[in-house]
Amino acid sequence: MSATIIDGKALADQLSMALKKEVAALKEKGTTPGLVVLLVGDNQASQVYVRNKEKRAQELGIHSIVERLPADISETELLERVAFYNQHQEYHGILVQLPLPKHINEEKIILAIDPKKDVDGFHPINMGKLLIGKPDALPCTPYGIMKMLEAYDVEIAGKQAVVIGRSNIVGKPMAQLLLMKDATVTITHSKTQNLAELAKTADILVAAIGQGHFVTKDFVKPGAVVIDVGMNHDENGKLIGDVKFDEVKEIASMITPVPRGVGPMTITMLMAQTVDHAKRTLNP
Ligand SMILES: Nc1nc2c(c(=O)[nH]1)N[C@@H](CN(C=O)c1ccc(C(=O)N[C@@H](CCC(=O)O)C(=O)O)cc1)CN2
Repeated sequence: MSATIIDGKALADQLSMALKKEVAALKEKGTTPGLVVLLVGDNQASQVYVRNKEKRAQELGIHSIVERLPADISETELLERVAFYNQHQEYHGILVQLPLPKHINEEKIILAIDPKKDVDGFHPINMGKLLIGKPDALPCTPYGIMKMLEAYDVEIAGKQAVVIGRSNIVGKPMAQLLLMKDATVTITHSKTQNLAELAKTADILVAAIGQGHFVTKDFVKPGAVVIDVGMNHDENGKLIGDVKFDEVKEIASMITPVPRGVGPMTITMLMAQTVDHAKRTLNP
């Protein structure tokens, strides 16, 4: 039997409706949630993602601006822009779109963001809070995935979860969030031996390795829930996930598509965290 498709787009739209009401209520109290996105250079994919963030913020009534900066901006100049927005009362959230050009140290930039305005959850203070089980702002992709699992009543406690990928923005926080819900979690990566065999033990399999169609049916236990974080392009330029959707959907119990799976939830969680940060200025 074919898997249930986890419709990230529909869930993101549903959560956004509730957020829109929260934004309206905050405005009545005199606070408009504000988000600034710093976009450096002309990475094509980043342009699309940032436009989508801008559009979604506008739909919800969030005051959002995108500051587009040249690819050759110096690290010092970018740090100055971050410092400027750290002080700016109008913006409750600051996001620096990644990846940054090679000459800029991403860690240094993330460290410069006021952790209270870090709507991406990437600041080491927020990462540390997550690691000790006292989360504050969360990385938006893993946060969105947890919301999807919750909305589709996926049991997590006591289940085997395998995360493929160990990035700071997806793999590691994903593993920690699953662990906090009492899953038994294995993180795997490009150097893992017998990866397919390990993946096949998973009740919940999260693919975030950044290689198109890497996960075939040989990686999947029948009945597993499969979450695809991948955003790759095939030889014809078509957007594809890390999972070979057509064959895996025949054995999984649930699966996220690409597009309209994890991506839209990432953006909605960003909006949710911007609204949360704005609320805190009312009740610090
Ligand atoms: N500062 C950040 N940078 C990056 C993040 C992040 O969370 N914070 N994540 C990714 C990119 N990303 C968000 O910025 C992102 C990627 C994809 C989508 C999305 O909605 N994808 C659509 C398809 C879009 C398309 O047609 O290309 C989908 O899956 O339906 C949203 C956000 C790296 N950088």
